[in-house]
Amino acid sequence: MAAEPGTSEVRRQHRFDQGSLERYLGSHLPGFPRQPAGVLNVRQYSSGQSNPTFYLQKGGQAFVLRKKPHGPLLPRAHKVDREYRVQKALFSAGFPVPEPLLYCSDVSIIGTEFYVMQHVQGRIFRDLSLPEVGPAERSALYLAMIETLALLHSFDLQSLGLQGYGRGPGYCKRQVSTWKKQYDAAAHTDIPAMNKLAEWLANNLPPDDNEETLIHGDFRIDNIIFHPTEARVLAVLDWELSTTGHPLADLAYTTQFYFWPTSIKNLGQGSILGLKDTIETPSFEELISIYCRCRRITTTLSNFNFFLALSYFKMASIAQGVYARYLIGNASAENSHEFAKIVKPLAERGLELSKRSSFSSTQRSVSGELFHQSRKGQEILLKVKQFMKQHIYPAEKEIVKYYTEHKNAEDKSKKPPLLERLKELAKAEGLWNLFLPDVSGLSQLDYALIAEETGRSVIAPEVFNCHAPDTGNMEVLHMYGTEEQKKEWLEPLLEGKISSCFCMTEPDVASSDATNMQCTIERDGNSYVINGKKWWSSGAGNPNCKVAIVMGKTQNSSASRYKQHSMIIVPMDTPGLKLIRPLSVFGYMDEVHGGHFEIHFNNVRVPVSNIILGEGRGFEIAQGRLGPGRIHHCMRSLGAAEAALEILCQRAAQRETFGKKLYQHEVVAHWIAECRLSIEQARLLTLQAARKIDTLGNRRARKEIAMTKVVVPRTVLKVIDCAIQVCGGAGVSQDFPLAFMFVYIRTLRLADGPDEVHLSTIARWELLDQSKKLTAKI
Ligand SMILES: Cc1cc2nc3c(=O)[nH]c(=O)nc-3n(C[C@H](O)[C@H](O)[C@H](O)COP(=O)(O)OP(=O)(O)OC[C@H]3O[C@@H](n4cnc5c(N)ncnc54)[C@H](O)[C@@H]3O)c2cc1C
Repeated sequence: MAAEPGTSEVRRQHRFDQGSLERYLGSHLPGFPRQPAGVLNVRQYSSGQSNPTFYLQKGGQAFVLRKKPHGPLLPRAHKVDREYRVQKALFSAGFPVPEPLLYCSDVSIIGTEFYVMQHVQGRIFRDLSLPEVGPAERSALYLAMIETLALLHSFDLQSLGLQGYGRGPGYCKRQVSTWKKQYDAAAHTDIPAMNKLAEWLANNLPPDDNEETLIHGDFRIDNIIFHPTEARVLAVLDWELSTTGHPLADLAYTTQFYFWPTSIKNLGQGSILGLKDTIETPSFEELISIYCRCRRITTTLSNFNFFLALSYFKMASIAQGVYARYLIGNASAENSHEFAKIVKPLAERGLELSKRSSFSSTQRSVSGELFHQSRKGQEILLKVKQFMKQHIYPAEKEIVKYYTEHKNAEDKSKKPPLLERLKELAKAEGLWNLFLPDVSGLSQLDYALIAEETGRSVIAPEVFNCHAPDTGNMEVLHMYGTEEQKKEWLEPLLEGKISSCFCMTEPDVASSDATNMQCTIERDGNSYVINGKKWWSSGAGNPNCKVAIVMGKTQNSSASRYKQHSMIIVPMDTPGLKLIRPLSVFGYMDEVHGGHFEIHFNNVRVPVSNIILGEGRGFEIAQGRLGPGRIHHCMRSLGAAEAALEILCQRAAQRETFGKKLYQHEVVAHWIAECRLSIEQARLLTLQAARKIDTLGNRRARKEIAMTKVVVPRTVLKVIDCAIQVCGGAGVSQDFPLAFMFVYIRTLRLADGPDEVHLSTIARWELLDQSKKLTAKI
């Protein structure tokens, strides 16, 4: 038979009954050739120190078998059943792993448990410097590796069906203790650096040690099969150490070779572990930056020294274990005796790395150099992401269920208690009122990326007190309110004690031209008296809604069209204010957002001190209110688009029609690509608008704001529509959030002004810009 590269004859200590295996596979593995009998060829892979791995060939078909080693084993190690389980889940989700074909727990067949997987034909690079390829290809291969790692870390455990796969929060703590125990069990001499490193790690555990992401545990380039000619990952191998835990542990392990001690060289026939200085590879910073960008996380990586130190500790402990197995004649590689020499230098390097304080990547902004996110912005974004994972996603279903169950009940006036608890928690963590630059210290650009994150969940904006219409109303009071108005209304809004609504649109006139507004605000002595009808007042059904900001005409018909209207504060319990009816949105009552109400004002009297900024200043305030608010809406919507695309891809990787996975149908693959293109373009436009607000102010960013307001809802609708299509009937059902998302985003093409009005604004500004260019030329 043609020798499989990297294999040799089966080593004496790993031999098993090949006839028994052949008979078993013949009757249990579909497609395994039964005839002729007795011709199964078995060879052993030389690399790998743990579970012996074999190449099987019969009748032109090739498979790979992995089994437990014989003899006494370290506790919790060599669990081939777990490897099989995780590969199965990942393969179904479309992640590149060899297809697992069969697991056998019957030790009578070959003496231990084993599993068989598809044999993947491709390239494995044993020397991490990849000397056999040119610099461009080397970079591309490294890039493909790190993108694959980021992809692995982006999976949701539940959708993989891997709940309970790991051992819960506290991964880093357990790692330190596990590798310490394994080292102690295998140690034959005392190495003080190992003990010191173990102590440092135990005393410097990262504060976010509750992360539960699927991690590989041994992710490095020589555990990857690349396409024979392309820089593409075909399969990630060796899932023995996979579990759930902190993803940065994997990242540190994958990149630790950048810091490899020069005293440790090639280890015989095993992998070449250090990078050669003379060969160009992408820099450590580049890889980190790409990883962070793929995962859309901050590039600051404040605790990375811990994870690198942990990696070296783990390597040292593994090396000691390999040597211990060699001493009892049970190591799977031939060069196992050399591993004793590397334990000390590895531990010393780990100690050195523990002292380094910063590992930021070169590219500081999540979206590259173009849009610089401040350090504070990055930190808060990271905290928000963690909060979402830890508290919001798990609570989402229960809170939405509460709204559904209470929509017709007597106690409709109560907010879900769990929502109130989450708000308290977010406030305590300082994740509160992030939308208001003067309060949060964040720029619009910083907040834009945070708003996107919160937009992935329907309940998140309210949990962080960053939800419309309260945000817009708080902005108005903050920018234009008097000290008394701020004390009475802004403070409780900022504290989240009350909520509010905004009343501009009217049922009887086309309100996209707000100068049509008929509601009157007339001065009468020390009061203003309000008469008129409003509708689409969002949030008015919220039990905490205590105040409305109402826009109406202050009867000065001699003034210009844009100076006749004013805004005024109206407490919701003022006599004459009546909630007439809630309006449905595509049949939904939208309780989550406090409903949308028609409200009538019948001789509603409030003190003159309730006017905001002064008579005739309504349009001026509206401009200031809606500028940043629109960007926040758009960014939140992009979060919804990301969530929809995630659902689309997961579904496309799970379901099959006409003999192939949905994503393998080209039309679906193209939808996926088109969605990604559109989201990226829309995000760039949104960030551009946010930056312009930061640098030039709301007024001069008007054109970009209007462009964003048109582009983003259209884009997001398209993505959600594709996701619905891929999900089939399920996509429009209550089992998926897509139908609700579609409805909500569709309204954004009307709310805050319909597309057509914004398009007219864009055209006007464009013509003005062009005319300026023309004048400059003349
Ligand atoms: C879910 C939801 C929540 C909302 N929340 C609020 C809120 O909290 N407070 C509030 O005051 N309002 C709110 N609105 C109202 C929203 O802002 C208005 O619906 C919107 O401004 C359009 O006004 P209109 O409905 O009167 O449409 P109209 O003014 O009657 O316009 C109808 C259509 O005419 C077309 N049109 C208008 N102008 C032009 C033009 N110049 N060129 C070409 N075509 C044009 C557009 O296609 C437009 O959709 C909300 C609306 C929805 C759906």
